[in-house]
Amino acid sequence: MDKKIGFIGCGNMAQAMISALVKSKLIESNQIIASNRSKNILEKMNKEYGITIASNNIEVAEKCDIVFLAVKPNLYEMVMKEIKDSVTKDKIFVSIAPGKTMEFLEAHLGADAKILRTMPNTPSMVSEGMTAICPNSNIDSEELELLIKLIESFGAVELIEEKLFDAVVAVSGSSPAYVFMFIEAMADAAVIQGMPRAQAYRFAAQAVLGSAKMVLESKSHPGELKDMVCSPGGTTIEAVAVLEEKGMRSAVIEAMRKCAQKSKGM
Ligand SMILES: NC(=O)C1=CN([C@@H]2O[C@H](COP(=O)(O)OP(=O)(O)OC[C@H]3O[C@@H](n4cnc5c(N)ncnc54)[C@H](O)[C@@H]3O)[C@@H](O)[C@H]2O)C=CC1
Ligand SMILES: O=C(O)[C@@H]1CCC=N1
Repeated sequence: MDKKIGFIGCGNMAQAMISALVKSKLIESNQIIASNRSKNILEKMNKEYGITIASNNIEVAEKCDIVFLAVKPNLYEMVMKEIKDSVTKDKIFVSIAPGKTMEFLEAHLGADAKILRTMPNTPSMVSEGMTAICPNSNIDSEELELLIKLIESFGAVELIEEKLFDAVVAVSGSSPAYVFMFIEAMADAAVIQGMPRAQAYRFAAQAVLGSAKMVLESKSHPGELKDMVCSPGGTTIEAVAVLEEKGMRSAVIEAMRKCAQKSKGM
């Protein structure tokens, strides 16, 4: 792929995507150009991955064919105003922010701008991300195919309707944080029982990884897979009963409702 890929903002999410892109060898690292308010991150990324450092956002927008807007949502308006004059008929802008609708993006980049709304997540760093995508009507099928190929370097990609974006933020964009909390809690419990912490993280994380692969590959209902672990009168059902009594499921549902609600208002 001979395109130049730009990142305006080079924080947690951009770094995860750049790491996956470079590892995928889909493009040369010097085809990646990034700008960032604090320059030390750029120097680190240049040293670690060989990406090109831009002196400002406009340079990224001018030089790149595909531009990821990777700043916080509250900065989108300012940044889009800054780069508006760099919009051309072939340049593609990729939003990764919650709450910034296609209508909002087109209002600032222009109705003719080629825009892809996405919701990635940080497991992209190890190429096991999940990215939801929604193109506007200015992106043709060939461009969409190229974008999917590029974003597949982060992990799985799924086309969704824009109306589901707030739900996707809750179930995918933000959900790695809930899983990290679960892994941390399981490891703490193992430490209480005397297991060295590093070992506890390995056991807890592998249990989550393996369980997730079972859901994805077996196509079985998660409840069925849970029942397969719960031997009658055994150990697992004791833990499951406490999790039900403490309201684990309703806590997750309420947390994600709040998350989606916040996304709507971003
Ligand atoms: N962190 C995550 O797991 C995910 C984040 N996102 C979205 O990605 C975007 C970036 O999020 P993070 O990477 O987590 O934030 P971050 O705060 O880690 O990175 C943002 C970067 O933008 C830089 N920045 C600030 N103002 C700037 C400007 N005017 N021009 C250029 N760079 C500027 C900051 O120095 C910072 O390095 C946000 O819209 C967020 O909602 C989406 C999915 C997942
Ligand atoms: O917490 C946030 O707002 C960002 C968007 C999804 C994950 N992190």
